[in-house]
Amino acid sequence: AGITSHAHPRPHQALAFVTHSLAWGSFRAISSSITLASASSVGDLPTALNEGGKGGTCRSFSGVPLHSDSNSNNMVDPSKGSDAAVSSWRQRITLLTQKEAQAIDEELMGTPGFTVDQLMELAGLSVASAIHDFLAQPTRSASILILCGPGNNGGDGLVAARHLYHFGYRPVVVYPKRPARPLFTNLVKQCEDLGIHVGGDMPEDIEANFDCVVDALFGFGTAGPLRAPFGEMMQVLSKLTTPIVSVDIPSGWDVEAGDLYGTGFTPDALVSLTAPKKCAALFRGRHYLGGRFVPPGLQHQYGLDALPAYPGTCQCVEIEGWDEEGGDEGDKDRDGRGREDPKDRESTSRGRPSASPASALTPASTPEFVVVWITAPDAKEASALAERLVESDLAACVNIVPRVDSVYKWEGKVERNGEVLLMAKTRASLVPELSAFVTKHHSYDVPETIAAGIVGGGPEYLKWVRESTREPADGRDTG
Ligand SMILES: NC(=O)C1=CN([C@@H]2O[C@H](COP(=O)(O)OP(=O)(O)OC[C@H]3O[C@@H](n4cnc5c(N)ncnc54)[C@H](OP(=O)(O)O)[C@@H]3O)[C@@H](O)[C@H]2O)[C@@H](O)CC1
Ligand SMILES: [K+]
Repeated sequence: AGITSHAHPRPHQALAFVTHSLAWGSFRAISSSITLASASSVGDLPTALNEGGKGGTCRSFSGVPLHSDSNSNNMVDPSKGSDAAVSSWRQRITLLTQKEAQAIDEELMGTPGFTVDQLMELAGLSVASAIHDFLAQPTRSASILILCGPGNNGGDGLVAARHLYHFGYRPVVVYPKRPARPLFTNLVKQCEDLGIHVGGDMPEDIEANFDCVVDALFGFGTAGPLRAPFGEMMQVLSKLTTPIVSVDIPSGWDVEAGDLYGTGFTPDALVSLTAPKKCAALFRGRHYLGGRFVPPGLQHQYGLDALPAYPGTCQCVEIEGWDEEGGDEGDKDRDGRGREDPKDRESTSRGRPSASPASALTPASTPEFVVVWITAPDAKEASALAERLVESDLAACVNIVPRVDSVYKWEGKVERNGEVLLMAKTRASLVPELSAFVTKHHSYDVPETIAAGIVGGGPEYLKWVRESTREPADGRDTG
């Protein structure tokens, strides 16, 4: 490659080749919440990372409410996708009481004539899709422990186990109390035919052996504190650090009042089916909506018109911003019924790391900003490059670390060089231009430029980064 004036061309050359895939790949990996409006901008993702967004799997979406009177087929108008909707979801969405959730279930099986098998199949598929999105695992080889309860919530778990197997994951099911009805015995048989282990006891050392736990123990049919053996299972769950996804209701919680019996259980993600129940107001974490089977008439009848629309062929949709605090109105339903005292909410919501205070962090649901690392041979060149980047509005700010030691292998030998590190804060959309600019002005023929996505930061600071940088030359902007 005819690299001049520098001792170690190879590592930089190799890095430069992967710069694009690293940069764009990491955006998808860190952020599964690309809005539909910006989806076209990730069209050049490596296939393995991008495939999750295509073909009916779930994508996070901060989208538009679905109005049942729009004779909509639930398809989204991308031009209407707006982040403005995000913070007000909790405010706008009607949260169902236990009675309402049960009534909708009955109505679905009444006039539209759905069978429970049909609904459960779609519910379980939604759950599996949401778990795939939640895990954001490009390899999809994660082990998933699925805990199934004695009712239909447990049935959703069994269906999800089957779909997760077909998605390429490794599910294991724990199903301590199995109803003798054919619906459930068939679901178990379908799992076992695929080689999915369906046992009765909690496995040992869950944290070491599983990447994710699915809580499909109890849904909207729960009443009172959980009886054995489920109370004990919840104690185990409450202490796990493994990410937990709850189906429809965090098990052990009261459908309306939340963690009424003090289980201390706080799942990391919740997949509400049909519509969130009242207890969802007390949940903080990633919140998905699934169960794409409610006809517009029923939706309207139960005041569910403000639910987000399912994008494209997705079986679930993420209701973004659910874990944001400061929703003064957020825990009310639209009719103002059954409001909680915010103090109660404070004591019940246990705040996992995902629940960042909005005042300190702006969760970057799309990777609008990045830090680009650039190495330079000496302080003089680093300083000149930093100034050029800022002058040309390709970076808002560049920090210069005066000395880093770079260790690499060159012609079979381990080498070590002192270098200067630049850390440029900029828009993700400017990475290709910044990279080309650095290459043009750098003394290495193939300098290192590696971008890492920023997942949060002070709102004012990030605003300043946006204002201090320019639009990309071709007008494309992932922000
Ligand atoms: N339209 C939709 O949205 C759809 C929803 N679907 C799904 O169905 C779920 C609701 O299902 P569900 O009605 O079967 O209730 P669920 O909570 O799973 O279990 C009830 C079981 O638990 C038991 N039990 C109760 N309390 C207990 C306690 N304290 N301690 C111990 N056990 C207790 C109770 O026993 P029982 O008290 O009656 O003896 C009964 O056996 C819903 O959340 C969603 O996931 C989809 O499948 C289809 C479409
Ligand atoms: K559950």
